[in-house]
Amino acid sequence: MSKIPVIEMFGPTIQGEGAVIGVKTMFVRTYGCDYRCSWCDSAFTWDGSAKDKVRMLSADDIIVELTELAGNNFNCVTISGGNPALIGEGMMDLIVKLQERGIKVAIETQGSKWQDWLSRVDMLTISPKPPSSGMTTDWSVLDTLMSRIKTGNVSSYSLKVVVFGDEDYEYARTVHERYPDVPFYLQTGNEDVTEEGDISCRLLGRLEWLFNKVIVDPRMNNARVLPQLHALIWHNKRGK
Ligand SMILES: C[S@@+](CC[C@H](N)C(=O)[O-])C[C@H]1O[C@@H](n2cnc3c(N)ncnc32)[C@H](O)[C@@H]1O
Ligand SMILES: Nc1nc2[nH]cc(C(=O)O)c2c(=O)[nH]1
Ligand code: SF4
Ligand SMILES: [Mg+2]
Repeated sequence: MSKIPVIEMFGPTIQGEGAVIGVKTMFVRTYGCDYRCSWCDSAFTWDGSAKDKVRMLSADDIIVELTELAGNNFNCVTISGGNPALIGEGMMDLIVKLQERGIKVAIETQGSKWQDWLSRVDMLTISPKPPSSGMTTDWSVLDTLMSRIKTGNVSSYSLKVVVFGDEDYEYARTVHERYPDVPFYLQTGNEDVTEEGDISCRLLGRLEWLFNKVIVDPRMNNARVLPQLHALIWHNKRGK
């Protein structure tokens, strides 16, 4: 079976973002991304700074390590990155083996690439990137991916857009209106992912700003607004 490039595994922790916020989960973070978001809080997955920490692991290796970390103290694994959707068949193997053990699988991806195994996951988060990231959305790729998700009967999926400013907010509206039937989450941006110490005041200020945008906006009547909950508690600490 083909192997998966893993940069870190951690947990149990609490899912801090999106539709499954608050759920106890392990994290598996894959290496490599096809994007280069200006504000990426996990840039070590692609900027080369942690290249020497990458390990090529099989599904069985990963399950053994998760069990060493947490015993049976979890029933959810979140696979993030980087972009886990860059990885092919090794990922199908991991998902199936986790599910055979009664473990739910959540995925975080930006929606730039389809993989057949995406339709097998229990909780799929698609997070297209707003203008402040410096990335450009290929709408035809995203349209195809969203329709594959729909026809693939994915058990639970949602869209999540990080918002740093007014231009990002406009972009978020565009995404929500393009896929109106898909549960939609707005997430506050963390403008400084290197700041040490307590950043909760700064993040809560951004959350209040985003609340106020949504409160007066009838086009966001079906959206949900969330912070990165883990960043409020653990700030910029890695592996939380
Ligand atoms: C590090 S990414 C990895 C998964 C995938 N590449 C993606 O972007 O969806 C995980 C989530 O963190 C979000 N994120 C990254 N940097 C952030 C920041 N500075 N502030 C808020 N959210 C951020 C991304 O938008 C994404 O929803
Ligand atoms: N607690 C916690 N929740 C998260 N939700 C998405 C994360 C990610 O980096 O993909 C993340 C993370 O890194 N930590
Ligand atoms: S797509 Fe995700 S991992 Fe890749 S650079 Fe953007 S936020 Fe970071
Ligand atoms: Mg994170």
